[in-house]
Amino acid sequence: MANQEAMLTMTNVSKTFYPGSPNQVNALQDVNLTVNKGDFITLVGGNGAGKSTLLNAISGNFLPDTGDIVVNGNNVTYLKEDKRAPYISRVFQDPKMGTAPRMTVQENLSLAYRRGDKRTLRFGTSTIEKAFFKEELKKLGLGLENRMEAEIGLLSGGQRQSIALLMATLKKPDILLLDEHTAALDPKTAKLVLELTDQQVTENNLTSIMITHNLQDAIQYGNRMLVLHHGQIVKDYDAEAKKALTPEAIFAELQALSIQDILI
Ligand SMILES: Nc1ncnc2c1ncn2[C@@H]1O[C@H](COP(=O)(O)OP(=O)(O)OP(=O)(O)O)[C@@H](O)[C@H]1O
Repeated sequence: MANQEAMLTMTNVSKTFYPGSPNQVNALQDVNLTVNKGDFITLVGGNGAGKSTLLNAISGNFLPDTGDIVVNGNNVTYLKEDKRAPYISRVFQDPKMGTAPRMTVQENLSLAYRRGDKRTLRFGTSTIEKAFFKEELKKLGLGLENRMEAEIGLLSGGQRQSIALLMATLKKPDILLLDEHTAALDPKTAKLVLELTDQQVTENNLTSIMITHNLQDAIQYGNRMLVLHHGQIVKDYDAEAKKALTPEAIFAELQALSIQDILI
C-alpha cells in the first residue's frame, strides 16, 4: 500500500518544440502531477501525446520552458541529465539501450551497482558482489545466474531487457521510468518482463511510471493510471477507479471528452 509522501512533484511544466514556427509542438502543457512514494503509475495516450516527453522532462533530457520538477525533496529542474542519474533510472524500448553489448552480464551489473559511485570496474567485482548479483539474477527465473560471464550482446532481447530492468533497480532509484520497455519483445516475453517488473516494483516499493500502448496492461498493473492527450493529463484513475475499469469504459469516457485518437 503506497503511503502519501510525495516522491515526484511537477508543477506547471510546459515544453514547446520549434516555438513560433509552423512546426510548433506543444508537447507538454502546464502539467501538474504529484507521484506518491510507492506509486506504480501506468501512462497511456495516443501517438505523439507527450508520454516520452513527460519522462524526458523528469529525467532531464531537456529543460522545461516553465515549471518545476522536484524529486524526493530535491529540486532537479535545472540539473542536467547525468546529475539526476543518482535519483532516476530508466528502461527504454530497445533492449540494446540499457546494456553494454561487449561487456559480460556481471560487468554490466557491476557498472549499474556503482552508479553515482567513484569506484570503477578497475577495482574488479568482489566475491560478495558476485554472490549478490547471482542471487538477484536467480530471482529473474531465467537461468541467467549461470551466464554471468556471457557477453550481454549474445543474449536474447527478453533476457537483455530483464537484465536492463535489474540494472535499473539494483541500486534502488527514487523513480523508475519504464518507456514502453516491453514493446519490442514478442508477446510471451513481454508478459514475462512485465511480471518481473511488477515483482521488482512491488517487492522494493519502487516509485515508477510505465508507458504502455496496451490498455489491458495499463489497467492490470500499477495502482494509478494517467491518460495523456496533447501534452495534458486528461484522466487520472486511482487504484479504486482502476479496479472497475475496462478498455471499453475508458474509450467511452474519452469519447465524451471528444478524444478519439487515444490509443494505438
Ligand atoms: N526533441 C524533440 N524535438 C522536436 N519535437 C519533439 C521532440 N521530442 C518530442 N517531440 C514532439 O513532441 C510530441 C510528443 O512526442 P512524444 O514522443 O512525447 O509522444 P509519445 O506520446 O511518446 O508518442 P508515441 O506513443 O508515438 O511514442 C510529438 O509531436 C513529437 O514529435
